[in-house]
Amino acid sequence: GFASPDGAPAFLEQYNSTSEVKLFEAVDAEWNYNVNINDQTQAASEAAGIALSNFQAEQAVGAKLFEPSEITDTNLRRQVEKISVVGEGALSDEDLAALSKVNGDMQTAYSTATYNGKPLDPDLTATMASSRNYNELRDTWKGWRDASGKLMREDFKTYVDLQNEVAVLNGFDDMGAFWRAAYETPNIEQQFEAVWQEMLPLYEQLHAFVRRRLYQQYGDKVINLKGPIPAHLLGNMWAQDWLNVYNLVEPYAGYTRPDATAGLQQQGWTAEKMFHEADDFFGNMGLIRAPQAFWDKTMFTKPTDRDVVCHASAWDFYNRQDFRIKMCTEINQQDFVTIHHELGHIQYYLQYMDQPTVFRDGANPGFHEAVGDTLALSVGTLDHLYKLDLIGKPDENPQSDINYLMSVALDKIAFIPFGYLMDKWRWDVFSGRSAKTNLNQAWWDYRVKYQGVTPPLSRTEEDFDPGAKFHIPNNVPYIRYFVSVVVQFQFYEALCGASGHVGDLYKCDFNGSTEAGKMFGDMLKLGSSVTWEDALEKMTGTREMSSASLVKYFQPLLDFLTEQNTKNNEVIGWPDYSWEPPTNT
Ligand SMILES: O=C(CCC(O)(O)[C@H](Cc1ccccc1)NC(=O)c1ccccc1)N[C@@H](Cc1ccccc1)C(=O)O
Ligand SMILES: [Zn+2]
Repeated sequence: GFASPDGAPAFLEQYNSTSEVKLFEAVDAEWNYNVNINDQTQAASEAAGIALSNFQAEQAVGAKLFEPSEITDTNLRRQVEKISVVGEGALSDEDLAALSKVNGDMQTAYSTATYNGKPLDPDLTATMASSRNYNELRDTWKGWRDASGKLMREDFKTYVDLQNEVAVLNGFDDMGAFWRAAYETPNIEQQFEAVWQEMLPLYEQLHAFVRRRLYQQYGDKVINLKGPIPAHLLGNMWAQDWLNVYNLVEPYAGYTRPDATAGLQQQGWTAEKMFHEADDFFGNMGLIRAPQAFWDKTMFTKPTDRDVVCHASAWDFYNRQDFRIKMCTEINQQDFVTIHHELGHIQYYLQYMDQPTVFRDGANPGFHEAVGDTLALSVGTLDHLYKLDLIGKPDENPQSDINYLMSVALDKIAFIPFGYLMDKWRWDVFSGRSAKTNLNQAWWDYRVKYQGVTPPLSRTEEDFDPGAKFHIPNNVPYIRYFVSVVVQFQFYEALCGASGHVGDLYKCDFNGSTEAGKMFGDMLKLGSSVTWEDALEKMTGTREMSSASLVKYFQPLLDFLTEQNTKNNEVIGWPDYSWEPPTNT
């Protein structure tokens, strides 16, 4: 027999008050580990995580006493259904301890790895961004993978088995299915594939244009104009965005260079100033400014006296007053954009903080990733960077506009296949579609197929290259960033409309528009109390992820790329897909 639905409000009331305390304790212990990595803080964080998992498992038992269909209030019913999800606490104590330990060990291994005594942040990242020496880039690329991913291969296999055990105990086929359930959309994988196919032509044109410029820079021994691009030449450790090779691919030399890094450094901007400037952008739209506790407790820069997790993140302490960012900020445009990304998470926290705790989440994980990036599209416009005195007065001509669109494409378009393949690879590992004896080969098959990049050195199953990317050892799903690239242009177009913008979409700066701020805030307040389709419709009028806004934004660049590639008789794509660069250069 089920508990009477009349008991649901009391059950939810006790859940909300106790869960705030339990969540705070777990988040606080995890924060203390992230900002001070050692055996004690790692163990304390694992223990607090286990306690939270056990709390959620107990509460799920209580929630399951209700028959959801008997709860007529759909908001209450949705809360009960979310609390009914047991999660990791479904594991035996022994298996839960093992999963916590293997996660903790992989996280620590990643965040403390060094090559030649240098950490990823900021040293190896800076080398991959600025070096134009083929062999130096290759050695750094290999050195990081030997120091990070390679050492985690066996732990990762243990992680996969335990994660799948959690999934099965929660009624899913495997952990990939459990992760995808966050979207509450039955055919979500087909939707992902559909938007990927829509954006592929744009990616292929950019890939061909960039390959030609790298051919001119590095020569025909290491670049095949019909093949994939060596993965270490794109300015980023994972070739996931190509912003740092802008200078090699600039369409029109001598016109406005859309890069604020020089301005930030010459004007002596500090990390705090970058954060305050970004917070002002949210505030000037009528969105919520970060509270005092944020400024008191945030970690703005990398400490010199201890190990920390440098990969940026934004934290909700679930007490409606303590929200923090942890970031090893460098003074450059990419970090200025990342600050907006992280403050976007904080904005979502602030907007939904009065929701019941189970609704303090993005409408889907991609929405959470899209908030800050949507505003950053406005901040990064030439007019806005000029307003901030970070670049000179931009030229009003098509050449400068193409230069600008190229810089945005090197960030957003280049990213799309990487955002897609990271979880396609993991879904295949969880489902067993790719065998544990074939992890690295399966990874590179997708890297060639979707991204058109190839390793600078031959790889074996002794390597474990996925482990060299933060989200794999840190158990963070990734398709959220693919979703974010798509929906952030839908959000941007909607906010531009609300702000009264007319003319080219890519020139829209909705800075100061309280109409845009209200449109955004009204959607963010909902948290996960409604489905993402409902939230999207509220803001944009459509219930579907659609690449139409992105394609519309980049249309002038697509025309330019198609014209250039046709003129150069470029081969579009990488039909010589099995070509590999020589390893003895
Ligand atoms: O990983 C990040 C930014 C970090 C974060 O803000 O997404 C962070 C990742 C994280 C860290 C620790 C535990 C879990 C997730 N996510 C958050 O801080 C977060 C996640 C969900 C809700 C609220 C905050 N960006 C991705 C993709 C990306 C996004 C945007 C621009 C460039 C690149 C990357 O760097 O590969
Ligand atoms: Zn994020």
